Amino acid sequence: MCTLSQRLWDAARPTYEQILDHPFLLGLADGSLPREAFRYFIVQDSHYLRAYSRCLALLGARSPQEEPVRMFSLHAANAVDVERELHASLLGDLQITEDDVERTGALPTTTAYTSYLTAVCATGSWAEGVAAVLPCYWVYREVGRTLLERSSPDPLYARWIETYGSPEFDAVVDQVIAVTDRLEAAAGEEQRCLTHFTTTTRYEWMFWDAAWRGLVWPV
Ligand SMILES: Cc1ncc(C[n+]2csc(CCO)c2C)c(N)n1
Repeated sequence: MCTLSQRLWDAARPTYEQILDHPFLLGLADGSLPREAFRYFIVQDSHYLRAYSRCLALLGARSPQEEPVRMFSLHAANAVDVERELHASLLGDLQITEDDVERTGALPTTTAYTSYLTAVCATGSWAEGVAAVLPCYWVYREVGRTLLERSSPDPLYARWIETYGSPEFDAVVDQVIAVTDRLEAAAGEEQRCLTHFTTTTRYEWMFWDAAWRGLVWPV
């Protein structure tokens, strides 16, 4: 029988394939993505990362073994540091201030995605939490790798792509996949893991789609 991570990935593969075809990512790679869509994405990603780092910290605290405590705590700190740095430089280049980020707030898809992640990491089983956060790593690695091959004529977009297409990020993702493959999920729990993994993969698609469409609160 194949590994749990492989079963999760297989379940989400049709969604992942649609991610690669999304006009936001096609535009990122060929440089045609409107600045406004990228700006929307970076502002929302700042809000996303605030919640995501807390989810990783929660998973670290809830781990039954010692090694994942260390791993998720480091990743939580990294999500705050590295991404903050990336955002600080990108926010500057895009002429976005901290004030713009605060004023815009978390828009509908960001709110829905981070609420889902937080709920699963706080109240689901530990295995469910790991399955819910895994697409954030894995989808970004695959997208980073694919886009790196296509590259981008826009230096700003190229910089973003290089972060997730890097060998350092590759090693980080391998660690989380290894933790996933050591999970011992019973049949019912595995089904919930599959649901979380496919749901957060869908949210990854929706996150880019919201930026592409410029989705805002309807009321
Ligand atoms: C919507 C959205 N999804 C995933 C990531 C990628 N990501 C953010 S933090 C982290 C792990 C630790 O650094 C990863 C893989 C993102 N930036 N934005």
